[in-house]
Amino acid sequence: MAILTEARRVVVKIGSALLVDRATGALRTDWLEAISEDIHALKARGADVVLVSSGSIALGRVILKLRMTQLALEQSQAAAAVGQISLARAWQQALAPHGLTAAQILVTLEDSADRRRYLNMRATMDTLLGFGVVPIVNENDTVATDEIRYGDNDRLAAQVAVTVGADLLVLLSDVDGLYTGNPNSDPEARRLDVVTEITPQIEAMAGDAGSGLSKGGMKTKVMAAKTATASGCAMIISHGAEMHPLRRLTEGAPFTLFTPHLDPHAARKRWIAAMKPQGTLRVDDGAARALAAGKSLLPAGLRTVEGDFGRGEPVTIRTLAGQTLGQGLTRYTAAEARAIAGHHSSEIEQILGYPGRAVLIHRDDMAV
Ligand SMILES: Nc1ncnc2c1ncn2[C@@H]1O[C@H](COP(=O)(O)OP(=O)(O)O)[C@@H](O)[C@H]1O
Ligand SMILES: N[C@@H](CCC(=O)OP(=O)(O)O)C(=O)O
Repeated sequence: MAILTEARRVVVKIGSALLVDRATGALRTDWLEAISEDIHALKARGADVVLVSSGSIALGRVILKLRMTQLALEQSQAAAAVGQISLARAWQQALAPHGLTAAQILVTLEDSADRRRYLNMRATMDTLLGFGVVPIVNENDTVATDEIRYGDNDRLAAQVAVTVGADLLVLLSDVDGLYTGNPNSDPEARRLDVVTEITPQIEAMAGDAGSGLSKGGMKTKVMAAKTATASGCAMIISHGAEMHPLRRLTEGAPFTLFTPHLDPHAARKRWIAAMKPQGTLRVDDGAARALAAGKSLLPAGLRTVEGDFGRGEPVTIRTLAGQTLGQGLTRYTAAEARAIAGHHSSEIEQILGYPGRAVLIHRDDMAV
């Protein structure tokens, strides 16, 4: 499948039912080892890989010997805290023989809603991927209560894909795609190969989860597809239970593809350009030339700062003569920007009293 062999940055979401044996509650170590080989193959051809792994509650409840009935929220949170350690260790052990280092990232819904935290996560993810690390993301279930939680990792995975600018999100599930109805109850249901637009009819096809271990069902997968494709990320739903589920995708295994609307880069620029600016940065001619050449904005080119804004907020970039050059997300507050205006990046720590980022607005956070 071309899309998987060509994608530069891939997020793979792995549902609880794949990681944990339903009968015994044990971790499927052989499956983890097999998919780790697939991940190694993806990375070996130059792709960045981020995993969104469920399974902490399913593992934790077995360790705590909780009954297989519905858990109260506090019990799921406790189970997640216990299970997450095993989950992270299992990934670490499965990836290590391939020379791959795992990193654990636990996030809540609020982390993606808050622009500063979102930008921090983006920067950390970029750094990890630059080191060749495989970030393993899960919801921080122990602190996320009902109102502030995703509750399912499908939408979390889509948010992660948008945050890291992935061009492909693969949801590995216990079903090989989106069917016209729930295939467990509707014998007439047939799988769709491609979805180019998420219409109300498509949404109506998606039902709830079938297995006791899982959360979202097809509903949250279709919601995830909306988020991902609107940000330029293609999404695939495929069956993951067999060994080597990613390799199998390249060998003709069935799936449903949701096609993206834009490329991730263009989608991000459009998102930034659509925000309401909270201030204005006036820059010199040298900075204007650098921006036109696709470079980041450095404090050295900044002349004046108007307005009051926090880190991560959108600001307009103008020349001293008043010509608008673009808009971007600033990595410094208005007060900090005033203090470092005209100064070299190497002087930032001395001026502010703490180390900061070298750039004021990174080129990826700017629509010119
Ligand atoms: N239209 C549909 N097409 C496919 N599966 C569906 C559909 N509607 C509901 N489902 C159910 O969704 C399940 C997959 O979601 P879920 O159990 O949450 O998996 P995961 O643990 O991978 O997130 C399927 O096994 C099936 O029972
Ligand atoms: N954060 C939860 C994941 C919940 C979830 O989305 O499960 P699933 O539907 O199996 O992907 C956990 O680790 O158990």
